[in-house]
Amino acid sequence: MKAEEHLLEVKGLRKHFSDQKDGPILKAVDGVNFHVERGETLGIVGESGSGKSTIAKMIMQLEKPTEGEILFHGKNITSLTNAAKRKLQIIFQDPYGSLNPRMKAKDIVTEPFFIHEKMPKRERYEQALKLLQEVGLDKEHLNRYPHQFSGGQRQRLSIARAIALKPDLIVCDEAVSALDVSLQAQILHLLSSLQKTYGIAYIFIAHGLPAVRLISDRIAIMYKGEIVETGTRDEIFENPQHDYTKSLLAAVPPSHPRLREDG
Ligand SMILES: Nc1ncnc2c1ncn2[C@@H]1O[C@H](COP(=O)(O)OP(=O)(O)OP(=O)(O)O)[C@@H](O)[C@H]1O
Repeated sequence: MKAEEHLLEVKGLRKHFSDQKDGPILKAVDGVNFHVERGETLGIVGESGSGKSTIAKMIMQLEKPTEGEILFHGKNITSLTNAAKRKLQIIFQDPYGSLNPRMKAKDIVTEPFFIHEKMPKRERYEQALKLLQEVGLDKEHLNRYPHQFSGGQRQRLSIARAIALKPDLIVCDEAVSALDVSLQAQILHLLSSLQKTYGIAYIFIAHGLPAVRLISDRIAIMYKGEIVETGTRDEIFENPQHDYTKSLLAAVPPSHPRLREDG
């Protein structure tokens, strides 16, 4: 990576939807710029409908931008090779929607290897066990199907799958929002420890500030399709500039515990 190059750079990104031809245009994302550096976490916070998931979908090429560009390692994402694409992964709020219900955990976590490379059966088993152990699961989970896991375990399973190919960036789209607060903290700890081990960067999307505060180095605040404010975690929490950021902060309990004291 060149010194001046960001891991991910989003420039002038817009997504406008229109249900009918010549009908009203919904500006879901309307001129968004941000960047993510290697190994850091950028939180993106905003109310429901502010455009967060649409940004995630455009980064993963599930939606085509109306305008603007997204660079990963300095290259437009539309021109990435399969090998480069494997370095960009996503985790969703509801792992039920993203994990194949008919596949066992061992096959779910090693499937990414089969898409990209061949692997002998024995090695596949060992890789599956290693991946499950990395996310706090174990041998007894290898042969279980997604519905046989608890909500927190299922999210661990989707994290194991996301880290299988050692990505540089994982987009976490409301990844802990469906979990209760103590489970959220456990998953955030897991994500932080994987970040320390592998230098993974995260875009951590959430509708409220508490979870984002625990994990983010920098935070972007979204309102109606635009980023209204970006700053380090301390800048956002201690010196918010925008009225919408202030209203989000007013909803955060004052003594929320911090996961990381170093950032
Ligand atoms: N495929 C689509 N067609 C039309 N409108 C869409 C489409 N996808 C999203 N939208 C609209 O774009 C806006 C932004 O949606 P988006 O899902 O990005 O918001 P969000 O901030 O992620 O919300 P949430 O926190 O509820 O997931 C919403 O008004 C939504 O209804």
